[in-house]
Amino acid sequence: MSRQFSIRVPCTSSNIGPGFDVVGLSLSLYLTLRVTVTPGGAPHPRLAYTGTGAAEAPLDAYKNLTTRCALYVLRANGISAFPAGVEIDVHNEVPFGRGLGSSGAAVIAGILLGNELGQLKLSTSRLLDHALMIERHPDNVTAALVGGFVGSYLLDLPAEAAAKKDVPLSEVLPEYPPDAGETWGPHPPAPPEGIGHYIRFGWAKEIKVIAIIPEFEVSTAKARDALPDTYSKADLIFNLQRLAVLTTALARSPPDAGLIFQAMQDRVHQPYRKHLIPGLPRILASVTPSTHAGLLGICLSGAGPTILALATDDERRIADTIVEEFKKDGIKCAAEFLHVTQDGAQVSEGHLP
Ligand SMILES: Nc1ncnc2c1ncn2[C@@H]1O[C@H](COP(=O)(O)OP(=O)(O)OP(=O)(O)O)[C@@H](O)[C@H]1O
Ligand SMILES: N[C@@H](CCO)C(=O)O
Repeated sequence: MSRQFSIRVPCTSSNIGPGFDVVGLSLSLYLTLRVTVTPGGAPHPRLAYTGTGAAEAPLDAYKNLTTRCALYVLRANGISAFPAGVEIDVHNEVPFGRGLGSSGAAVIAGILLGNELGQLKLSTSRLLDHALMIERHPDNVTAALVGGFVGSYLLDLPAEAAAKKDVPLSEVLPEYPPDAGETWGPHPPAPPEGIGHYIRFGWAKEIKVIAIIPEFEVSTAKARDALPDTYSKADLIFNLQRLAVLTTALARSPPDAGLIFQAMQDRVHQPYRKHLIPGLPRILASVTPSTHAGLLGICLSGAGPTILALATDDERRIADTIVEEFKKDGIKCAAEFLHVTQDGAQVSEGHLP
């Protein structure tokens, strides 16, 4: 008899200004997988995509990020291959390469898929360990997995465990020629235990989220390569001071715009990414609580190019101003009015409508 289940993962915005690689926020755009497993069916998974990125996402299960992550979970837990008869219909709302955690959502969907296909019953902490072997900064994947406004860190592991965690990504997600079958070679390493740790912060119910999404992509890898290896003591202290205030300020009702706006300033990543996003400093300076009542703060979402604005009121006018600013550089944008999801990734029996 066939089994049907669904996996739904929210998109995420990370950093929120000063919290580079530390804080993430799950938001109301989703990656959804509807999965059917029919024993005795085709040997390789069938994938179909609808929605955003449908033309770009590989339909070969050995090339697609989500199914490759699922295969990693299976093989790291002693199961050599996908079960027969797997059919996956993906519907995606998360634009690729825009700073809204599309790769984090794809990774979490894959980790949950592997857990279900292998009936492994991994704990949340073990699911996160597997995700961190692939996406090696914790902010997006943790928020996508557990939901809400989340702070996370990576444990400083003992040398032997650290060596296991730091294996090249090509060993975690190797190329698997589908017809090679049992000649795939050794199974990839299982993650060490307890790589990632997190805490969920509060989120004031009045705070709404506006995402202004430019039509061009910025690869996260390229945006990370733009960052320096070392920072001055002054810049480090600047960000630490703000992040400490921000995590509590965003939970307080009513939100304090003056405090939040200043607490969302950053000197660690945004200044170094401005050449990748035309007009970034001008855009961040053009919308403030004094020019736009109702605004709380504005920042680059993840590695960009999306701009995230937090507001209590007047979201349409805030969005219009940012869209107009991008237009001065010839860039078209979409505006999304989102909310913070309290739930993270969900697995449910049956197919979601
Ligand atoms: N649903 C998906 N299915 C398959 N591959 C995906 C999916 N979503 C994202 N990807 C892969 O991830 C890439 C984008 O990842 P990247 O880390 O560059 O940006 P992002 O995750 O959207 O942004 P950020 O990390 O700044 O939040 C895509 O080009 C694609 O290769
Ligand atoms: N913290 C990450 C998020 C993007 O994945 C970055 O800004 O590079």
